[in-house]
Amino acid sequence: MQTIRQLTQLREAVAAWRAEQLRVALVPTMGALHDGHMALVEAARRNADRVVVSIFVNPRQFGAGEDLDHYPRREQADSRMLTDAGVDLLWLPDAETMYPAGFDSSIHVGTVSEGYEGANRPGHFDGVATVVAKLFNQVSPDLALFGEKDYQQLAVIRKMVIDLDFMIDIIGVPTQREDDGLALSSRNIYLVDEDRQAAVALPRALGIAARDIARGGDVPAALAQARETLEKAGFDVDYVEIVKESTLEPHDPEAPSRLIAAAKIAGTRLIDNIVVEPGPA
Ligand SMILES: Nc1ncnc2c1ncn2[C@@H]1O[C@H](COP(=O)(O)OP(=O)(O)OP(=O)(O)O)[C@@H](O)[C@H]1O
Ligand SMILES: CC(C)(CO)[C@@H](O)C(=O)[O-]
Ligand code: BAL
Repeated sequence: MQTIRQLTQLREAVAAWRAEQLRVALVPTMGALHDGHMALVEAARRNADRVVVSIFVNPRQFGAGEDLDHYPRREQADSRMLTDAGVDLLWLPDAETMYPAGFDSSIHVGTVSEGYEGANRPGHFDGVATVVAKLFNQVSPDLALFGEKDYQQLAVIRKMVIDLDFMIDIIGVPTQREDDGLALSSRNIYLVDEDRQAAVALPRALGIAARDIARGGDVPAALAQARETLEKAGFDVDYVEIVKESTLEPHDPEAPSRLIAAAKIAGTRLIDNIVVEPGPA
């Protein structure tokens, strides 16, 4: 695997692949890699001839008081994992390369970015959209892969790609979970034993609510029950909501739906989501 930190070298490497008409996939990450990221890499390898993974802890998507300074950074371990997984190129820009002095632009994706994560983390999706647009222009991949764990992020990127005419296929990869159901996340390492055990309430509460709703149960009651379960487990709940699949528009009982939630346990903010499978007719 090649590791590249300079934009000029990245352009040369990608241009050489283009000359051979190879199909290039990009997996954008913030590092501290786990099996969730590796599922994106595997999907990338299945769908492309060459795989680029970027690692950049993007300051512009962190709000004041968030965990930018503590966010786990593990360059060597990440590099070994990516080499073992057959990744071709690791793109490791620094903050100066991404945001040189005088950088003064931002991408705002409309309605889909404004509720839920957008409302709880003001400016977050502007930071995500801006850095992802830059990564798209730097690597010019044929496809890019994102996890369903960050469900709203996936919807925001899809909308940006449509609205701004990026010629890039966006592939969403299902959420990878621990054996007890907790979604893999770089932030799980913040959880000490007791909080880690309590955290399983998040996927469980969503699973129970999704089953209730799929069987025709009362939607507000199911959401309230999930919220109560989370609070009893020690979570401070930001939101538990039901939305239309893919677009996150307001819930429509006739359309496929998804439950989305964000909650903090012992100061660690976790997000999760689950599909509401249509019940028997
Ligand atoms: N459990 C998972 N299953 C599938 N994809 C995932 C999972 N966790 C992260 N991803 C995806 O990996 C990509 C990079 O995510 P990121 O580096 O922020 O990791 P993360 O574990 O989500 O970290 P964080 O703790 O910041 O949420 C994103 O597209 C994200 O959706
Ligand atoms: C897409 C992303 C790499 C942009 O910084 C980040 O939001 C993430 O890791 O999900
Ligand atoms: N995986 C989303 C990145 C973030 O929380 O900033």
